[in-house]
Amino acid sequence: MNQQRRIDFLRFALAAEVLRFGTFKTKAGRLSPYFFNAGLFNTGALMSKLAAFYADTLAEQGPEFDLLFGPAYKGIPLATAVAMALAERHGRETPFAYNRKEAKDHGEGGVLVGAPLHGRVMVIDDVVSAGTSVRESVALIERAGAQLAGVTVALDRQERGQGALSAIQEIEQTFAVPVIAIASLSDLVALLEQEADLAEHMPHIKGYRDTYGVVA
Ligand SMILES: O=P(O)(O)OC[C@H]1O[C@H](OP(=O)(O)OP(=O)(O)O)[C@H](O)[C@@H]1O
Ligand SMILES: O=C(O)c1cc(=O)[nH]c(=O)[nH]1
Repeated sequence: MNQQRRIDFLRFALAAEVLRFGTFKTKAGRLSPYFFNAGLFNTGALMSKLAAFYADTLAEQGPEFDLLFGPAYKGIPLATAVAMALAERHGRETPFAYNRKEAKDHGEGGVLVGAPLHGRVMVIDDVVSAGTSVRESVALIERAGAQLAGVTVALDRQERGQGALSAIQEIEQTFAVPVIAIASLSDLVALLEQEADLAEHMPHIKGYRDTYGVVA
């Protein structure tokens, strides 16, 4: 694991204001002192840099895979950009595919777009919250006769899911695949410890982690 890349990624997300401190409600209804809004990686330069973080993390830590899959909607530009970064930075020509949220009933029709879904599939998304999006992706992948190889996200919030495990740990157990994250809440805590300017956020982050966090 590349600790410097993890910290660099969090600094990049903070500078782009994708990662913010404040009070935010998560999909699970928790009041979080921080939030990661990947939709704010919204320029070519930001997306290119983001994709480089994903591609380098995948090249270093990822299992073998044949194809990237980006769940609609935010996963679509992510999978596209990561496939480009894998080709440009790592010489890996990687097919990619994505889904439509609503099936198209004319032209080529259906919900799947891009390369044919077969072989070992790496899902590329921004965050896993309750794991719903990953489960929907797995259903599509298996229906097409392909297999899930793993999931790659930008930030692992390391929060409990339904039980004592995090949603990410639940996915790893249920599907027996790795979930890779560019950075995690533990890395954010490490960054707050280094940066005097950010230290004021630490008590809120630690309080939240004590309430909702899993043991990393
Ligand atoms: O683990 P989950 O509980 O599914 O939450 C995470 C998912 O939620 C968001 O997508 P969303 O379905 O909101 O759609 P979007 O990509 O269109 O924003 C996000 O991009 C993930 O795909
Ligand atoms: O849990 C969520 O809903 C959530 C958290 C977060 O940091 N970013 C996001 O897009 N969703």
